[in-house]
Order: sequence, then C-alpha cells, then structure tokens
Amino acid sequence: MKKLRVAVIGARGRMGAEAVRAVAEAEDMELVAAIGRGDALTELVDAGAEVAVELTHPDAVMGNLEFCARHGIHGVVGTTGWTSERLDELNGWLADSPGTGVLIAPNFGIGAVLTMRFAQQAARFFESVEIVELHHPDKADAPSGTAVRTAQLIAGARREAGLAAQPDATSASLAGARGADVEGVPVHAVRLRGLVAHQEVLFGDEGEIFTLRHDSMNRGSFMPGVLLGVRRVGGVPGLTFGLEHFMELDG
Ligand SMILES: NC(=O)C1=CN([C@@H]2O[C@H](COP(=O)(O)OP(=O)(O)OC[C@H]3O[C@@H](n4cnc5c(N)ncnc54)[C@H](O)[C@@H]3O)[C@@H](O)[C@H]2O)C=CC1
Ligand SMILES: O=C(O)C1=N[C@H](C(=O)O)C[C@H](O)C1
Repeated sequence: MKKLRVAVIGARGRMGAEAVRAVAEAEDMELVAAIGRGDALTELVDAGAEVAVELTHPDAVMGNLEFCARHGIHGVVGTTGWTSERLDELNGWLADSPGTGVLIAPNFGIGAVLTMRFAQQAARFFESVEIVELHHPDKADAPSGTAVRTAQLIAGARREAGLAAQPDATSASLAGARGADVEGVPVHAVRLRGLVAHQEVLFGDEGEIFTLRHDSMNRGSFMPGVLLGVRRVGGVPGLTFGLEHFMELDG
C-alpha cells in the first residue's frame, strides 16, 4: 500500500507532539518531517511531504501556509486566529496553486463539530444564547476559534430565521462583564489550570434552558479528526473551512 507522506509543523508543541504520534502510528501514513520553530520549511520539500499538518501559532500560520500552497503541499490546519482578510489571502495563494487543498478546522474534536452543528440547529428556537469556552491558561488566544465559529453559525441561523437581536437590558458597570460580542452573541472565556478544552452553549427562553456542552479531556481527542483531515484533504482542492465538510453528518 502506498502511504501518504505527512509532515507536522509545530511538532514540538502540545498538539504537534500528539499529531506526530498519531501520524507515525497510522498504518496508511508515513511521517516524513517534524518541523519545529526555527527549522527550515524547505525540509517539507526535501522530504517529499504531500500533506502538512499545521499546529503552530496565529503569528506563524500564514507564512507556513503560503509556503505550502506555493509548493503544492496540502494543508490540515488547526491553528486559530482566522479573519475574513486572512481567508481571502489564503484563497489567493490557492487560486495560484490549483489542485492544492487546505482544511482549516476550528476544532478537530468530533463532539465539538457536533456541538457546533446542534447549536446552529437550535439557534432559531430560543430568544437568548451565550457561549462559555473554558481552556488551559497557556492558550495563546481568547476567545477560542471554536467559540468564535460557534457564535458565527448561531448568528447566521438567527439572521436567516429573521430573529431580532436578543434583548439585553444590562448596562455593564465593569467593562468585560458581558463577555465579547461576536455578531451579537456574548462569548465568555475562562482560563484555568487543569482544563484542556471545553465549551458550553446556553440557550434560554421563557421557562426553559437548553445547554450543549463538549469536553476534550486530552489532546488525543483531536487526533481522529486530524487523521480524517489528512486522508481527505488531497481530494478536495481549494479551501475547506470546518471538519464537518469531511464528515457525513446528514447520512
Ligand atoms: N483545531 C483544533 O482542534 C485545535 C487547535 N489548537 C490550536 O493549535 C495551535 C497550537 O496549539 P498548542 O499545540 O496548544 O500550542 P503550543 O504552544 O503548545 O505549540 C505550538 C508550537 O508551534 C511552534 N511554532 C511556533 N511558530 C512556529 C513556526 N513558525 N514554525 C514551526 N513551529 C512553530 C512553537 O514553538 C510550539 O512548539 C493553537 O492555535 C491552538 O489554538 C489546539 C488544540 C486543538
Ligand atoms: O488552544 C487550544 O487548546 C484549542 N484551540 C482551539 C480553539 O481555539 O478553538 C480548539 C480547542 O478549543 C483547543
């Protein structure tokens, strides 16, 4: 069997180290490069990498993906910090490299993907919604990419259903008390030693509360999603945003 030649960028980080292990153990993959900070990206080309798993930092991801796109290396990206401007830039590189695929997954956890889908479905049935994301205190960004994506999906579903902005008569006496406003959805970020990655989406209406909660108890929880992305990305040229597009959610 021909094995997929896979590299990991950010290989010495928390997620990268886990991805190195998962790729090395996958029977249909060969780990051909493990790139850390300071290592030359040309190693990817020298090693003949077909797919690069990118797990670094919002400050580093764009340079790494530009290199991959220019060299026709498919990308599976977990790094956060995506804005529409960044996505436009990435789409530009991919337009110049037809045949190259990039998957950006705000969250590789299967349960997290389902949480986002269920939140999107529930959004139009409730007057109020708030998101609480809870992570380890070494996380570089806040709010999490998952929380931002969840809020965007909820806001889109509310708009589509013609719902008005949710009522909030509170005048915050302390800045930040109501969290960050992501397209009208309040998002609260908790950073606490002992946590890994967790999220609650709270919906409320008269007399009832509906809560969706997902917990990643360790980083192994993200690896089936990473491997799914690696296996599928080469067959889907261009940019794919969200692992749900590689899962048969409606089947
Ligand atoms: N999509 C998902 O399911 C998940 C995404 N993440 C995201 O993945 C990213 C990494 O998270 P962690 O592993 O916890 O961070 P980390 O800080 O433990 O690891 C990042 C690694 O990248 C390295 N690095 C930085 N710049 C680099 C460069 N230019 N080239 C090569 N290596 C470079 C750092 O030295 C470090 O070893 C974050 O953006 C995080 O939010 C984390 C967990 C799950
Ligand atoms: O940094 C993390 O740990 C995580 N980052 C991603 C995010 O920002 O959503 C995914 C998961 O929450 C873990």
